[in-house]
Amino acid sequence: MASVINGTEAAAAVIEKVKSSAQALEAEAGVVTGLAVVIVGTDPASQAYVGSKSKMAKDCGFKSVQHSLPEETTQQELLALVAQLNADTSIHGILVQLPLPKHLDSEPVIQSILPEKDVDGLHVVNAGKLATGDIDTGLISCTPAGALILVRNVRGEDLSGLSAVVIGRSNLFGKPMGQLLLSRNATVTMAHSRTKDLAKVCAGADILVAAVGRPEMVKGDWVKPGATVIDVGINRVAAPEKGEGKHKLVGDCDFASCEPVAGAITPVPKGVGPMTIAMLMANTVIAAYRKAGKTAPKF
Ligand SMILES: Nc1nc(=O)c2c([nH]1)NC[C@@H]1CN(c3ccc(C(=O)N[C@@H](CCC(=O)O)C(=O)O)cc3)C=[N+]21
Repeated sequence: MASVINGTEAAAAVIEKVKSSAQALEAEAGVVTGLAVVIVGTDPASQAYVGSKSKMAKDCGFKSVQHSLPEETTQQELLALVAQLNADTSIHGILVQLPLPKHLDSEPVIQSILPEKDVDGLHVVNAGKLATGDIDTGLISCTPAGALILVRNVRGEDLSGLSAVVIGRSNLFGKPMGQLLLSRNATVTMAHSRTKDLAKVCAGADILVAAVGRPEMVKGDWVKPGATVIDVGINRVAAPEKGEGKHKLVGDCDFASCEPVAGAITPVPKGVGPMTIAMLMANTVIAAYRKAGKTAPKF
């Protein structure tokens, strides 16, 4: 039986540190940490995430601004808003909610954010710093940064001698997660949709991280006994047992079969999800400290 990792509790601990750091920065340097969240269009799930990010920012004592742009916003208009936020000295972090509507090209938008304000860690400068082993001067993508804290809480700071398998190779999660685990000395395998014998590869993992986007794909017999299982998937699926037309959230791991085998496992919801928002706040206060020329807190 695995211990179930409490992501809500771990996120609350991060948020407490963010709050006290933001307070100290305001007291010592007169700087109020500022976060701008940009959302284009009306996707209800995206609206909900953005709302909770803005609310959390306020709870942390930040200046929090939300820019909700209409679906028909042009590439040029979006780039102009980012340029305005880049120039705004009261804003330390800029997050453009993804995915953008289909007629917009997200890559030039992300790359137009100043690297020091890129709290999503997606700018090539930040991605490149992480890839070259500099984990101290850039900004690291929120979900992998949060997932690593959960791993450290279970396995400690040094992962020497442990094998880690990350399923998924996206720029937003899989690649930075693999690099973070490597920075802690784990032996890392990056698996993906073309990997042969995925179940067998996973079965060797002391740390198994699933970010495939397929509901409950990872089964208990893929899990090494005692492994730390981090489930990054958030899939909304039909839940007829809760009533007609009802839905529930499930991860990329089949919790029922993985939990008895794993040593520790994150649930969905209340696992990695809350850590993502907490690390967004952490990155924003880190950016504000650096802008003020002060040593940033470590998380
Ligand atoms: N530029 C950008 N950066 C992102 O980091 C980003 C994004 N775009 N677009 C959308 C995804 C999604 N995302 C989540 C954050 C928190 C929860 C979260 O807290 N989930 C709760 C459950 C929420 C629910 O009930 O729906 C949980 O897992 O317990 C989920 C998903 C950040 N994203």
